[in-house]
Amino acid sequence: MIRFENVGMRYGLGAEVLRDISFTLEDGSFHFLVGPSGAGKTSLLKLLYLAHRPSRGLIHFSGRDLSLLTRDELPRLRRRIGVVFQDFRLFDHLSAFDNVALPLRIQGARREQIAEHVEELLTWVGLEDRMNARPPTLSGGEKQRIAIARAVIAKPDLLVADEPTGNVDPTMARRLLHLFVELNKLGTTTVVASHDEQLVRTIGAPVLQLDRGGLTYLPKGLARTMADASATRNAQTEGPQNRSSGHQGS
Ligand SMILES: Nc1ncnc2c1ncn2[C@@H]1O[C@H](COP(=O)(O)OP(=O)(O)OP(=O)(O)O)[C@@H](O)[C@H]1O
Repeated sequence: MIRFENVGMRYGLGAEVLRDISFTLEDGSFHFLVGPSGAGKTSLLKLLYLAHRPSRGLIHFSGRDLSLLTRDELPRLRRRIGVVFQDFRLFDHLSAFDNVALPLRIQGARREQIAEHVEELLTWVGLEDRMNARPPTLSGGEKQRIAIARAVIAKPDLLVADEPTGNVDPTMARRLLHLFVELNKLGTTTVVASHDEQLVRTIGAPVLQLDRGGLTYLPKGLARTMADASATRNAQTEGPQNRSSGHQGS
């Protein structure tokens, strides 16, 4: 379980870009993270994948206060987190195959096991004929799919994905989301930041909604909550007179 308690975050001496963030991610849960550009989604993900420390508040991972972790414990925890970065961060000197194989090699997996898994996953993301290509020769969407394959291959405890479908067509976006859902079914706690409302509605998962550094937790997912919001808006625009006349008529 991951728990944020009144977390704030700032870059250097700047103003806080995240304020009073509190939420809990149960083990094996799936959440979307939404919000307008600049709302703080990437910043929140940086806290989740332990690349940045909060300026105040507490973050607990599996009951441990992150600020109390030792130098050895932090890298060990990081290795259990799969990250899809918005800018991919692939190794240009390695082939697509070797980029994806990296987490398994770090784990010490056997060569045949690595070959089988990497080929299966690259085929799933439609890159079976690009396994030997190096990232500079690939399109943005191809690089994104390699970044996703690398993030999921070692079945991390936590998967954090920053706009993972921003560079692919809608059919591939659904296929990639399916990959996240399947991984989540195997127990990986998953947080996917996305601007794609259609995608967010597809599986009706709960939503963390950021706006100017503040967080709203939408437990029923975007679809239901937006429907509720629209119903509330309609009720408000109807006004009290209309509503009471409605009652009289019924
Ligand atoms: N390295 C940094 N140094 C200083 N300020 C930063 C840094 N990175 C982000 N910010 C600021 O933090 C705020 C939140 O940015 P962040 O990238 O987290 O938003 P976002 O919701 O991910 O946006 P987008 O959807 O455009 O990627 C913005 O005001 C941004 O200018």
